[in-house]
Amino acid sequence: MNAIDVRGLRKSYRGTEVVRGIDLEVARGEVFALLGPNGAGKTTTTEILEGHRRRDGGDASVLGADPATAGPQWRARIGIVLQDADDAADLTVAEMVRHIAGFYPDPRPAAEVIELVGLTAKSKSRIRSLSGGQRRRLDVALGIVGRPELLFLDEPTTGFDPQARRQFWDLIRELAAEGTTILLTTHYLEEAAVLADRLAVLADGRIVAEGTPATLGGRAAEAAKVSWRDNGVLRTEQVDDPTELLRKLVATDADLRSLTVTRPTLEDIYLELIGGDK
Ligand SMILES: Nc1ncnc2c1ncn2[C@@H]1O[C@H](COP(=O)(O)OP(=O)(O)OP(=O)(O)O)[C@@H](O)[C@H]1O
Repeated sequence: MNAIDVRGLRKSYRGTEVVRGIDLEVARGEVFALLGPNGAGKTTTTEILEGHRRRDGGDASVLGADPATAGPQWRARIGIVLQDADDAADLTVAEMVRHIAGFYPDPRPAAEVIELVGLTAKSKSRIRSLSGGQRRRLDVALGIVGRPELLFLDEPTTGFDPQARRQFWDLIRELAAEGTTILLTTHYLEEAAVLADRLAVLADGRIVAEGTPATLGGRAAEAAKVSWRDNGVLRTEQVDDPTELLRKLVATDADLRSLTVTRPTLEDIYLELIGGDK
């Protein structure tokens, strides 16, 4: 059974349909990324799957239950990191993590979670004194303290510095290695490319492309661009498979110190896919 199974999902706000028939399957243990421009419907879709929002149409099964009617036992099996979590600003980091841990049957020890998100030095600090990035780390800690089978991460690394982002990626890989299923929304294409087994691009309430980071939107089939210098002159060729050209170049006395072979990045493909909406 898949962790998430969605068919024909629909949602309108005041007569305007913002989720317009989405099908989605996320296998157990998979890291799945939802990409798409602002307003595409990512958060709405995620909130429906978390049981925080009612859908207007379609079927949804999350960990085998309908999120619209599932109860507290189901809720204890999922973890949620919201875009804007509510504050309990007077508590310390450790108090807050312990407080949330109390809602779960088999939580991780608070100190372990705080260490995992790199907040040990801030453990006794009040939440209101945290920086934006530290606050997000705390949100992640609260999302994982209950050892969720399925973790929802809505733009989890917004405001992270580059080092914190990389530490967070390591944490996600650890959770994935432990078997946690993860549904991630992000605006960082590199993040999706690094973390996701599969991803889908949403635009205007519909899925416009789905695949792996390597194949999305026909990426693997795009021509490779080979560049090198020939007697000081920059030469470039587009080829499907660069192997033969490279053999030929090696056999000549071309200067290959500046050789590059590139394909469109995930970001190039993404921008092409959502081009109509920009
Ligand atoms: N509570 C609401 N009431 C009315 N309209 C809403 C509500 N929440 C979202 N919308 C609208 O629904 C559309 C989809 O919003 P949603 O937050 O799902 O997009 P998103 O893809 O998550 O965007 P972002 O990348 O900016 O977070 C937007 O046009 C938004 O204005």
